[in-house]
Amino acid sequence: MSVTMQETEARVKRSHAQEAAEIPAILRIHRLSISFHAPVVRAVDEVSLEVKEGRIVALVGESGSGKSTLAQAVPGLLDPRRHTAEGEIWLDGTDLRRLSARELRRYRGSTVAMIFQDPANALNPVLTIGRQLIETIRRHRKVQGAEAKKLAVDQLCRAGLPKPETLLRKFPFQLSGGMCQRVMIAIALASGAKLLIADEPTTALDVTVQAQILQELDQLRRETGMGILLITHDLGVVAEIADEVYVMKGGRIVESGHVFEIFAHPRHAYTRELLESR
Ligand SMILES: Nc1ncnc2c1ncn2[C@@H]1O[C@H](COP(=O)(O)OP(=O)(O)OP(=O)(O)O)[C@@H](O)[C@H]1O
Ligand code: NI
Repeated sequence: MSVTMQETEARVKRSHAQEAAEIPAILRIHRLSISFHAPVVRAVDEVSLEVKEGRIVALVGESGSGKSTLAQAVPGLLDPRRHTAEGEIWLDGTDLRRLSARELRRYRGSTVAMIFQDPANALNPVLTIGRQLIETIRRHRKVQGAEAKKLAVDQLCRAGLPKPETLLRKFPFQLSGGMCQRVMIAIALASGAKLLIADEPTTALDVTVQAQILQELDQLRRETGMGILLITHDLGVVAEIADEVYVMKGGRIVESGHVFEIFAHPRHAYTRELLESR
């Protein structure tokens, strides 16, 4: 019996579709638009996107296509005086666009966590790693003292950091970039976030550390069921760990789908260009 390529592909597509329908979405963005006032630019233009439990969704596109703006809009990090937004951002069943600034702060760092390109700047330079991590644990887990410290040590281990006891007493400047990024991941874990938004989390790190951090993220989403929205310029990274890909250009999503389908059959000319240029 011979099975044609088309039949195989059709079957793969069906099983993806079936699987996708069964996994609940943590993040569902519906027709989100964001315009900055000065200079006037529609940085995000009617974008719809979904991140499911335990999935890594990659957002790719050229510089200035609106990736970071979209990423920052989710946890409400954009300055409200400088932009206008329309559309819906559903996180774990709540439309974040309808929350007050105060309610949004509560979501930030509990349901959604974010890591950035420059992890050293994301940490508070004058507080020890222990203070920053234990503070997060106290706030989200309602535990104190020795118990909070034990959880802090656990999260540092899970984020792949050696000698966590010693690390707790250190300040951010005493750590390498890769270690700072792991501390940020430990803080995200400690907060119990269901969604992690990672905006070029490894761009500033050297190649071996990049690979380790990505492996760490890959393992964590399996263990915790955390959904990850990963912004990257690196299509090699996308091929390696992403499940779905959204391609952004000029504020719009020009193409999206399962990573295998996008790589095997890019439909949009821009996606083909991206794949060829790597
Ligand atoms: N605070 C701001 N005020 C005005 N315009 C902004 C602001 N932030 C971003 N922009 C504009 O919005 C558009 C999208 O920028 P954004 O940083 O989201 O792109 P990006 O895809 O993340 O790019 P990169 O890959 O270089 O990080 C650009 O035209 C940018 O100049
Ligand atoms: Ni960006």
